[in-house]
Amino acid sequence: MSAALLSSISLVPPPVPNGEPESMQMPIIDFSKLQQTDGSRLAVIRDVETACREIGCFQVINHGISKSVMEGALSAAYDFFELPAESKAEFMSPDITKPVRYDCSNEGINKSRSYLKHYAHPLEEWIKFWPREPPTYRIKMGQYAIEVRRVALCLMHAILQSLGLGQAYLGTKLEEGVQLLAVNYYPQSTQPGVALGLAPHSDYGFITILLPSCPGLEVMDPKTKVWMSVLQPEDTLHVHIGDHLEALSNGKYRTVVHRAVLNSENSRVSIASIHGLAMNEKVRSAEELVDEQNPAMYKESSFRDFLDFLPSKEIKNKSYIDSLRIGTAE
Ligand SMILES: O=C(O)CCC(=O)C(=O)O
Ligand SMILES: [Fe+2]
Repeated sequence: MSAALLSSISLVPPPVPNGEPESMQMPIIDFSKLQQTDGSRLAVIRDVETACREIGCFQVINHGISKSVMEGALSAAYDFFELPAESKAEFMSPDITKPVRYDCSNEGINKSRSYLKHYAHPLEEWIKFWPREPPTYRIKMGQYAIEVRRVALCLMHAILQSLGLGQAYLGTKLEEGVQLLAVNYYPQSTQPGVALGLAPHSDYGFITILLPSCPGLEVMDPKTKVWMSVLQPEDTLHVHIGDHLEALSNGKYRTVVHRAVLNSENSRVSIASIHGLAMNEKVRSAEELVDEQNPAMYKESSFRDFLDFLPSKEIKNKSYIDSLRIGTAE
């Protein structure tokens, strides 16, 4: 991360001695080894378990998504946000259940973020609602959506195995699950002091796979509570754990608190692909991870429950995962 960007970062708790937020190298998971049936897969499953338990994030190499597909999706995202305001306005709506939603209001956690959110699976059901402009948006984003979902499914099966539940634990429920793309745009930071793009939050689903155009993601170290800027080598995908995986794992794996800061050298786009169970499918702590010493710590909930929770979030002044914790006041 450049010195110019660092000097413009606000709200970064305890600076490390040289005054810069620490950069964090994520655990690396070699996706190609998850396709093998020998001991290499088991070794990677152990790495997944350690990464999920200790930090809640990892990065994936050898995932098989080509550079051109990743670059195509990022350029389609840039081109959408470059459109005149009137073209984007047709997707603005206060209704959070809309299949496609654009927001540039910078309200709530969206400090300087504009976003386009849309569902992506099953693609044939949703793509007809996606923007027609820029003309290549549907094809480029659609290609990426299919490929990143393939990676996500394989990772979610690996994560279930790493929890000792077995990779087939949820049967066909993962395949039937929701895929939501959050396509984000952050302006270049021009004014010192205005540096937060997206305020701290966690994502609702099982996992999020993030593809950014340049640095800006920060995750909170769960042990020290210090913000760490995420280093993401070229061609890797960043993965983090969401609220519903914390609930399913009965707290063995914890949802990742993260935020985005503005980049001083470039405007930035990122594509967050969020994967969870189907809209009305309840997630609960796995019985296999619950016993007398480890009672169930989370109420059951679905994606629909999350959408219902969102409008009241500011009033309740608590996060979704906090609202699921058993024993915490409503
Ligand atoms: O842009 C980023 O780095 C983070 C995006 C994010 O957290 C989200 O879309 O939920
Ligand atoms: Fe997020």
